[in-house]
Amino acid sequence: MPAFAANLTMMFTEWPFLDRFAAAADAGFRAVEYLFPYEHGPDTVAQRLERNGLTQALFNMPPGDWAAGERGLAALPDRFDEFRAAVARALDYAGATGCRRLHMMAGLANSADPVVLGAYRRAVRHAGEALADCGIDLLLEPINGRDMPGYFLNDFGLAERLIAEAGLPNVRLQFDLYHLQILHGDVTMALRRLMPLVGHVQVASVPSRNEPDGEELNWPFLFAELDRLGYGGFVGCEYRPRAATLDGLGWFAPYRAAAR
Ligand SMILES: O=C(O)C(=O)[C@@H](O)CO
Ligand SMILES: [Mg+2]
Repeated sequence: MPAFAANLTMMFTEWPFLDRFAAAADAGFRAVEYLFPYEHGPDTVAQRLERNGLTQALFNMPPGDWAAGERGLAALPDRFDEFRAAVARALDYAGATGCRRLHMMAGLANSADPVVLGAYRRAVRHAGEALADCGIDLLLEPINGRDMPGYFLNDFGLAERLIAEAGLPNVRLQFDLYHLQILHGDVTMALRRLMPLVGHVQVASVPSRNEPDGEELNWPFLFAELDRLGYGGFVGCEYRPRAATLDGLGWFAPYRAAAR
């Protein structure tokens, strides 16, 4: 039975951020993820987790100036010093919250440019080694170009090659089924082939990025497939509810009952 993590950036937005932890726990989730915790101190976030009996599944390293449109620093050749500071900051939060996985956003850059590719490889090595020292996995996530035009890591094959090249056991694939289906299709076969690399899974309906309960993909089959493949990590619910978050949790009911 998959271990679902509520994504508190997209779900439970009816509540202020710090109150989403209790809302997710009350709805039956045992784990959470979100894009960024940095508006709140690490201890404040850790308290919310502990108070609500939640595990922190994942969050992202600081991405540069998000409001100005930046989407990560790793592939930006002139930003390495800032990137290093971002890794250190993320590790502070991971230490406080007990989080074992960090997603490194690549940034908007052309992956065909050798200078950009070199910067990204350097970032993977630096972050991979720094996180390994703390027993934390570094996650690389391909993101489709419709949602994030110009994003460096927009191909699962490229991610696979970069992970193989890094040769570090803690550098792993963040397999977001929503992005995979938009980029390549053939989700089940990709899951079967890439499972040895997968460190985190995320889900949302395609193409609407709503509850995983219909549209292009057969969700009960895919959740069972994760079990058949022996996936023991978290499944992040990175979707925008169609209406109120609680009203859209029908898909979760069979899994919630089993999780208790
Ligand atoms: O967009 C996604 O998909 C993510 O997982 C985010 O962490 C990156 O924006
Ligand atoms: Mg994702």
